[in-house]
Amino acid sequence: MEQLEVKDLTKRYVAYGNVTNALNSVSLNVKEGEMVAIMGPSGSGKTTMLNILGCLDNPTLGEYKLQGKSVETMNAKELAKIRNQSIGFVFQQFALIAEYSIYENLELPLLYWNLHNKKHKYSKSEMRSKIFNILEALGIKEHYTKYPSQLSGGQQQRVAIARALLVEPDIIIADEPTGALDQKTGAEVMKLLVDVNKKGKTVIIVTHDEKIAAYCNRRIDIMDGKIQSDKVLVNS
Ligand SMILES: Nc1ncnc2c1ncn2[C@@H]1O[C@H](COP(=O)(O)OP(=O)(O)OP(=O)(O)O)[C@@H](O)[C@H]1O
Repeated sequence: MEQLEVKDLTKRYVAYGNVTNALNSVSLNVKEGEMVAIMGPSGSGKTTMLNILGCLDNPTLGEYKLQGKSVETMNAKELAKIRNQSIGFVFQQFALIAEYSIYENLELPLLYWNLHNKKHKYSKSEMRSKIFNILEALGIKEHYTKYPSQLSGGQQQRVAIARALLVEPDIIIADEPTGALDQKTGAEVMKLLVDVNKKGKTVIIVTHDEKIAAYCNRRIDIMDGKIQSDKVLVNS
């Protein structure tokens, strides 16, 4: 099934009299369970694309359908629900809240879930077991009382991945997830994302790094806001 459908998407920025077409009539579909790398030089439109795919921004023109539903027709409440429940975000700089412990950082998406979900609300004890299960799975359980600054970059990114996975979203969107990490730690983080993908989640990653793209099974190259190539990758 097509999970994401993008048709003739254009994003135009107007700043100080300059017009930039960050995306220029881009079309692409992503199926459930794909692992896609979006590559391209600086300024080519990768982040703009991720922001639209993640429903963090709107296109100027064109259509974006998520799980069969046009994003344009969704109201603010529906969009907030999608960002909380259908999509997990992972960023280059981890985006953890410095004043919150690891446990509190992980509690947040579940608290948001409770705000947005009428059918099922997590109790404190359900939250606790979900948080500890995921911390254990990602090998960072012993750090739950610490603050982000007390962890290494790789550990912080694991927490960020745990946070993205907690509400079991269908899609993980990652913007340069290994950009702030050394090569070895970056490879460990990528292996985690491959595992997540093997469990059936769609993973979309923006990266500059060929080695990171090689973990994916599809590679889309963007240049000047247009898709230059879209290839299936055969990997082990
Ligand atoms: N808010 C904005 N206002 C004006 N122009 C913008 C804005 N955001 C992005 N742009 C422009 O749109 C183009 C695409 O930017 P985008 O951030 O999507 O590129 P990118 O491929 O992610 O780059 P990088 O790899 O450096 O992060 C660039 O020319 C950029 O200057």
